[in-house]
Amino acid sequence: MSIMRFMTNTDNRPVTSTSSARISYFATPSELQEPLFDSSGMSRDNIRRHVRQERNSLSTEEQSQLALIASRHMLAEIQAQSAQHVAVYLTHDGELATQKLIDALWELNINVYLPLIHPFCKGHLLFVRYDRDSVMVKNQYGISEPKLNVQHVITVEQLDMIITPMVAFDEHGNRMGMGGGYYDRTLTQVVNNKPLAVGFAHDCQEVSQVPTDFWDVPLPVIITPTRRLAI
Ligand SMILES: Nc1nc2c(c(=O)[nH]1)N(C=O)[C@@H](CNc1ccc(C(=O)N[C@@H](CCC(=O)O)C(=O)O)cc1)CN2
Ligand SMILES: Nc1ncnc2c1ncn2[C@@H]1O[C@H](COP(=O)(O)OP(=O)(O)OP(=O)(O)O)[C@@H](O)[C@H]1O
Repeated sequence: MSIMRFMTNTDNRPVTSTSSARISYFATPSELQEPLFDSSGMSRDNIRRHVRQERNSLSTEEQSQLALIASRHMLAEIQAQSAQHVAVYLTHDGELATQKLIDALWELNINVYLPLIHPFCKGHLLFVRYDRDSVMVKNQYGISEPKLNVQHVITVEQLDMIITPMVAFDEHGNRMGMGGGYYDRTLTQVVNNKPLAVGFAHDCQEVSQVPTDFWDVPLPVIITPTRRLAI
């Protein structure tokens, strides 16, 4: 997999930007698609429902092309960080697909981990090593996860990067997930960006503002098929 150079161009952003986010465009702004979805006044549930519908309406072909482009950017990020232990997720419900990225990481001998819903500690995740021959089981949401083997568990502080799934995000790095608070609880364990939490999502998942609560931890970096946001 080749690594694309980041193209930086902050001119002509098609939406009003009020944040201090540094945005690198992988695509030129004219190639950026839709205007930003105005989520002001909407409840978390309504935003979640709207964005889940949007990302699920992408065709299989679009999904796979966008995932390939975004995976190249994410791989460049991982290599720039010299990350050796990277938590990824397995695609669910129209999320930006990760299998091509996982294949590239395996090829490069970078250790891959997946979230596993903690069997006793409600609302918490464990991260477990994922190899080509891992035995997989489905969790309560129908998402495959490696069968729990304590020898394959890594602590959050031992990870270098957590590629974080999300439903919606905004330009301030605020994220909203599927509603379980699993990643919120994980991200409270991050100290000085170790591990670095990097959001990975389709452009159509950006909204004007994600309503936040005290437990929400903003993401320092978000990668989409067209952009890299550094907050
Ligand atoms: N790919 C992926 N894996 C992940 C997450 C994720 O967001 N994406 N998670 C991030 O936290 C955790 C799982 N959290 C999830 C929370 C809710 C649903 C879900 O589909 N909920 C249904 C309702 C199901 C029910 O009520 O039992 C729904 O909203 O339709 C899925 C995953 C761990 N693994
Ligand atoms: N750090 C935390 N400590 C305690 N409870 C939390 C924490 N984070 C989230 N929660 C609880 O989890 C519930 C779900 O949170 P929220 O809707 O923000 O999840 P989410 O961001 O959509 O999901 P996820 O983080 O799994 O992707 C909240 O109602 C809250 O009570």
